[in-house]
Amino acid sequence: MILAVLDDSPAALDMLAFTQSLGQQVEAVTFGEFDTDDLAKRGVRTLHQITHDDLADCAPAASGDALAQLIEHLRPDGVVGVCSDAVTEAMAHVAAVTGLPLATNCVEVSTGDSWLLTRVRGGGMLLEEAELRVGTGDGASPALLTIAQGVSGDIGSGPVESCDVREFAPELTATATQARIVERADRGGGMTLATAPVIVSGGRGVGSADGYRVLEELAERLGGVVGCSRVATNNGWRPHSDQVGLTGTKVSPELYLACGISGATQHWVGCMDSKVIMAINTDPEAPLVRRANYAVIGDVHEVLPAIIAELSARSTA
Ligand SMILES: Cc1cc2nc3c(=O)[nH]c(=O)nc-3n(C[C@H](O)[C@H](O)[C@H](O)COP(=O)(O)OP(=O)(O)OC[C@H]3O[C@@H](n4cnc5c(N)ncnc54)[C@H](O)[C@@H]3O)c2cc1C
Repeated sequence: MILAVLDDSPAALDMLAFTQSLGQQVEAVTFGEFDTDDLAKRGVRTLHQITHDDLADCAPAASGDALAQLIEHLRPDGVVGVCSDAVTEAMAHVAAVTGLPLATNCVEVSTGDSWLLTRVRGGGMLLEEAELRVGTGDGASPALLTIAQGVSGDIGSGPVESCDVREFAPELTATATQARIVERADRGGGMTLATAPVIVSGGRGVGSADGYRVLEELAERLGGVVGCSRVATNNGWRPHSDQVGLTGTKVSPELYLACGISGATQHWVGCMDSKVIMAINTDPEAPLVRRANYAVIGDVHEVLPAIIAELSARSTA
C-alpha cells in the first residue's frame, strides 16, 4: 500500500493520480479535513486524517513528526507527497526522524525491490536517474518521495461509493512543536511576481536599496512589478517575496527586464520561462546578456532613466 500525502494545493490531485498509476493500493493522508467525495470519485477508499490542535500553528516539523508516527503505525510500502513547500518540508522531517531516504521532485517512478526514479534537479535544468533501495520482507523500509508539480497519471480504477475517514491523533514531541506561527498578516492585493505581465528585476548592479526607485517607476509605467536577485535580498535591498530564482519565485511574464543581474544558474531557472527577456548590463559577456532576447550594454542608472524619458515623450506626443 502507498500513502499519498495531500494538501489543499491544486497539484495534490495530480499527484494522487500519479500515485495511483503506480499500480498499488493507495490510501490518502491529510493534515486536517479534505473533501472525501473528491477522493471517492478518484477511487480512494481510505483517508487517514491527522488531527492535532497544534498542527495548524506549528512549522512543518510538527506535521513531519505526526506523519512519521502514522508511517510507523501503518507500515506502507511507500509514502508519496505533493511537492508543495509545506509537504516537502514535512517529508524532509520524516526522513530526518526515521532515517529513511527521501527522493524529491520525481517525474517517473517504477516500484519494486528497488524503486527506479527520474527526478528534476537544479530547478528544472537537468533530470537525474536514481535508484532507491527499499529492501524486501521484514527488512523492507518505505520509500519516501515527492512528485514534481504538474506531473499526473492515469488513475486506472473507477470511482468508489465512499471514502472512509480514519482519524489519527499523534503525540507531538516538544521539539516538533518548538517553531510556531505568532502572527498572520494579509498580503496586500494587486499583482505578484507570479501574475505580473512585466517584471523589472534588479541585481547587484542596481547598487543600493535607493537604486530600486527607478525600477519601481519603470515597473509602474509598464504595468508590472519589481523583482530581484538573491544578492538584493541578501543585502536587505528588497524583501524575499521579490526574489526570482531557485530559492525565490519561478516567473513567466511577457517581459522580464533584468537590470544589473549576471544570470547565475540559480537565477536563470527562475526567469527562463519568460516570453521575452531583456538584459541591461555593463558586461557584454554576462550569462544573462548572452541568453536574453535583447540586451543593452550600459549602466542601469543611465539606461532606465532614458527608457522612462522615452516612454514619457511618447505618451505626451
Ligand atoms: C543554493 C543557492 C540558491 C540560490 N538561489 C538564488 C535565487 O533564487 N535567485 C538568485 O537570483 N540567486 C540565487 N542564488 C545566488 C546566485 O548564485 C548568484 O549569486 C546571484 O543570482 C547573483 O546575483 P546578481 O546577478 O545580482 O549579482 P552578480 O552575479 O554579482 O552580478 C551583478 C551583475 O551586474 C552587472 N553590473 C554591475 N554594475 C552594473 C551597472 N551599474 N549597470 C548594469 N549592470 C551592472 C555586472 O556586470 C554583473 O553582471 C543562489 C545560490 C545558491 C548557492
